[in-house]
Amino acid sequence: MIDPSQTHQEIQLWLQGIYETLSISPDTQRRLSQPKLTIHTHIPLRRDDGSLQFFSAWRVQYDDTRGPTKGGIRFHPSVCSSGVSNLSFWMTIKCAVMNLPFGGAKGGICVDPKTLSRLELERLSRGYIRSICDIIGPERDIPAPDLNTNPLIMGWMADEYAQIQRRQAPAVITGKPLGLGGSHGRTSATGYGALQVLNQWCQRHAKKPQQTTVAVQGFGNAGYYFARRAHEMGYGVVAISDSHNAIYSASGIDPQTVWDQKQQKRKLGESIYCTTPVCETEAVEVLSKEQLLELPVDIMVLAAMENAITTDNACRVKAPLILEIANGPVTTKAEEILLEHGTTILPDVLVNAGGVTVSHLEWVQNRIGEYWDEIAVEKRLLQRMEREARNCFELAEAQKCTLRQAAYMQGIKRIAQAMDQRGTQDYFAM
Ligand SMILES: NC(=O)C1=CN([C@@H]2O[C@H](COP(=O)(O)OP(=O)(O)OC[C@H]3O[C@@H](n4cnc5c(N)ncnc54)[C@H](O)[C@@H]3O)[C@@H](O)[C@H]2O)C=CC1
Ligand SMILES: O=C(O)CCC(=O)C(=O)O
Repeated sequence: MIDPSQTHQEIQLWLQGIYETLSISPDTQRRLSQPKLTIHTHIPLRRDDGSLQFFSAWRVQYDDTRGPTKGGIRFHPSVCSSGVSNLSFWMTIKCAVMNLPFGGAKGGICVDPKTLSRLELERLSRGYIRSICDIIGPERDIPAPDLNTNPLIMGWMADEYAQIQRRQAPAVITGKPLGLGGSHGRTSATGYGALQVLNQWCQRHAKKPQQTTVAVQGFGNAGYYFARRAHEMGYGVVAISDSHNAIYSASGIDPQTVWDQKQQKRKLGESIYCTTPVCETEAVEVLSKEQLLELPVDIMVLAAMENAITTDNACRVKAPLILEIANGPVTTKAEEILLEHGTTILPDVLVNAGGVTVSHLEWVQNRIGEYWDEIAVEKRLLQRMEREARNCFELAEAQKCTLRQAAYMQGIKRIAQAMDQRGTQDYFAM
């Protein structure tokens, strides 16, 4: 569940400093203090055994000043109204930090997808689209994958929308399978984008990948692609965790081997590592997922969920650099403790923006009806990540502020400008 310290009020209070520095008008502050549209629905699902069950679900459109709202859909038992609302606010900031022509949204269903059969999962995914179809669309609100959702689910959702509308509308959802108008490079985009930000930071601080040790919390879509390429580039990935366990090896771990074993439904840390070691020189140690966060590594990568680091464990975090791939993995209060200890945090709204950046490229390709190869997509992704990361780093140096403050300044300045340019009408969500 959402840590009580990560409430909406807490985030709004933190924002006051940014608003003061940028002289943001009271009107704009008020517009940014609550979502424009929240839908809470209960989706009926006929289970395979014939019983009927209802699942709570949300779609929150936070702000659409800069364009149609954009943001993923997550399936998780912790999904709740305030959590989805926070996530939709962060999407608004993230799209502006990256200068994408989108506002921010987020959605989710309160469900543990592992308890559903494949057909039940498909029926629930289609039911979700039936509940929100009136408020989404290629020029209105464009969902995408997030925690526990993937191209297969996006394909079902896009198909359901097309059936309801009785026309093809691939640009309504991004992160689709390639055969249904998906883009090359979307699945790996979040991990590769995050690595691009880390590479930029290392270059500016004269740090070589080979001189670093890295722990990765969360080994799903984002964590895997990050870890695999980081390992290929010479970063020393020494620890990986998932929702069950963590594994650690001082001499390094090959993320691809761990991934291959996970695909065979083996949990991290199961005895398989004794017979098929993921590193050759030393046995892999099994730790708890909590212990991973306290390892004395150079870089702690948070790629699981929000609230990984709270006031409960912040003072035990030893890594001097945190890379936030998850959304909101460090609470506002925990950040204060980390900053006192001199920790540098590369913030989520910049670091994990690779996903929505390639989602934007998918939306563009769908709209122009022309498709680019993997090299072209990755080039555009890395260029945008590099440009906006450099802007944030330079702003942080000029303002002598944290990288999170710099990223928010970059995003909020663009949103505020667009709000001013719209005029003083009491406009509302379309
Ligand atoms: N997939 C995407 O394109 C984007 C994802 N993100 C964020 O990145 C994070 C991860 O997303 P995905 O990789 O797509 O999800 P995923 O569902 O593919 O993977 C999540 C991983 O986290 C692990 N996990 C869950 N709780 C954990 C815990 N307490 N300790 C360690 N591991 C834990 C799971 O076992 C799984 O390996 C989420 O916060 C998501 O919002 C952000 C931007 C884009
Ligand atoms: O790809 C997208 O549109 C949104 C991805 C997302 O939900 C996120 O960045 O948190």
